[in-house]
Amino acid sequence: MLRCGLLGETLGHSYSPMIHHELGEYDYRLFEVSKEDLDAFLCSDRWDGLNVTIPYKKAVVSYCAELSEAAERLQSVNTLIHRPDGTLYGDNTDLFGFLYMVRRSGIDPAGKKALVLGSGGASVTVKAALEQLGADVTVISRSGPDDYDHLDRHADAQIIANTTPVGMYPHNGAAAVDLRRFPRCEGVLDIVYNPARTALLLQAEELGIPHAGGLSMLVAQAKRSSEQFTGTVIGDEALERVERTVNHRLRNIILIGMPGSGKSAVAAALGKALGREVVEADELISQRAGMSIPEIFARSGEETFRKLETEVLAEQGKRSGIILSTGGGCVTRPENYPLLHQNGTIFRLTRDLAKLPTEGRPISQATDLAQLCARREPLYRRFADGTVSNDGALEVTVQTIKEALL
Ligand SMILES: Nc1ncnc2c1ncn2[C@@H]1O[C@H](COP(=O)(O)OP(=O)(O)OP(=O)(O)O)[C@@H](O)[C@H]1O
Ligand SMILES: O=C(O)C1=C[C@@H](O)[C@@H](O)[C@H](O)C1
Ligand SMILES: [Mg+2]
Repeated sequence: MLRCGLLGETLGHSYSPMIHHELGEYDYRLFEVSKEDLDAFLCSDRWDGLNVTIPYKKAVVSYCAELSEAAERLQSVNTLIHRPDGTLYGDNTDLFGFLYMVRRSGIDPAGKKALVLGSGGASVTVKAALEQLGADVTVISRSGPDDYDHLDRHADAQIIANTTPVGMYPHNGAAAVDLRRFPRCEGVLDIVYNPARTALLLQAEELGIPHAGGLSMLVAQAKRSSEQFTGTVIGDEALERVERTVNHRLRNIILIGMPGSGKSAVAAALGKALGREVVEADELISQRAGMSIPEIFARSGEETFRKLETEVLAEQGKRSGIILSTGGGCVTRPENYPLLHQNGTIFRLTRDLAKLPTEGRPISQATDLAQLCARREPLYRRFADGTVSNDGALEVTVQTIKEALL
């Protein structure tokens, strides 16, 4: 079996093993190697093919007996092949990956003014790709004339490409720039892939600007690398298939709906059917407060409950692959939407009002359910990616959600 893997310093975040598992029949491991051990590792025969990531893409260049044209030009290697004669060949498949990401996004940089945020390793590749596609590129970095304090000079930018780690897990929610400063912006590209929708992309979505995240780039660069590991060409149709598979596996499934509409029951059944972890937001809130939900309402009031709820949703929303059963009122706070939406597909459950239990549910007891439902209806609709009736058997609801995920 070919021994491949990803070389870097800290790799816990990487989706590469999952992607390569979908692409080919070889062993793919994470090689976390410190700077002191890099030389010994590269010269060892512990591997046949590698992807290289931060902070080693430049450091490995000097080890290569031969470089591809792209690796030579960018002086950055993300694919290393151990050749039979013992020498190393280096390629840069990130360039192909980013070009694919742009193509797939439908955003056309030709003849447009583009800002590349960040001047680290990935910036060079993204700049080269955008220039290859005909854009006029300015790199924004933390120092120099085009820094973040002088963005007004570039208010006419039409394409924004983020290559910084701002907003990347676990620092979700941050964005390198506020897109409202670029009224002519018509395309936003963020190479970060975790979360699926960074704060920058969520803002682009809100402003109606076409946008794309980094997963398609990650999959495309992996495909190109995989072809070189094995010497076998992989059809382009694999790109969308693998992206879909990874997306499907990592996406959170979020359930919202009226108190008692069945979120907890459906989440538990769905968790069993899909073999996924189920998280009950209310349980975490009550653990955090050290008392039950009715007690929080009685002692500290709804405001305190909502604040705790937002904290819990911020923590859970940035996770991947979970099923999250929320409290019925989470939609009353607009700031909860990006927390749930960044990595999740949000399903709203509906159930006959007459069937909704009110026991242990302070809001349902204090209000007329029909009025509550009328008030909440537009809020649920605003949050939901899809609405699923839970009026039939639980299994039917579960099946409907499973099908909607495909
Ligand atoms: N499809 C269904 N068929 C029969 N009973 C159901 C169905 N869905 C939910 N129930 C029942 O309805 C009750 C309320 O469901 P559940 O506690 O899951 O709602 P919830 O939306 O999580 O409520 P809350 O907002 O208070 O957390 C439970 O007794 C549950 O077993
Ligand atoms: O996070 C990852 O798994 C990777 C990121 C990029 O640096 C890629 O160039 C690398 O091949 C894999
Ligand atoms: Mg519940």
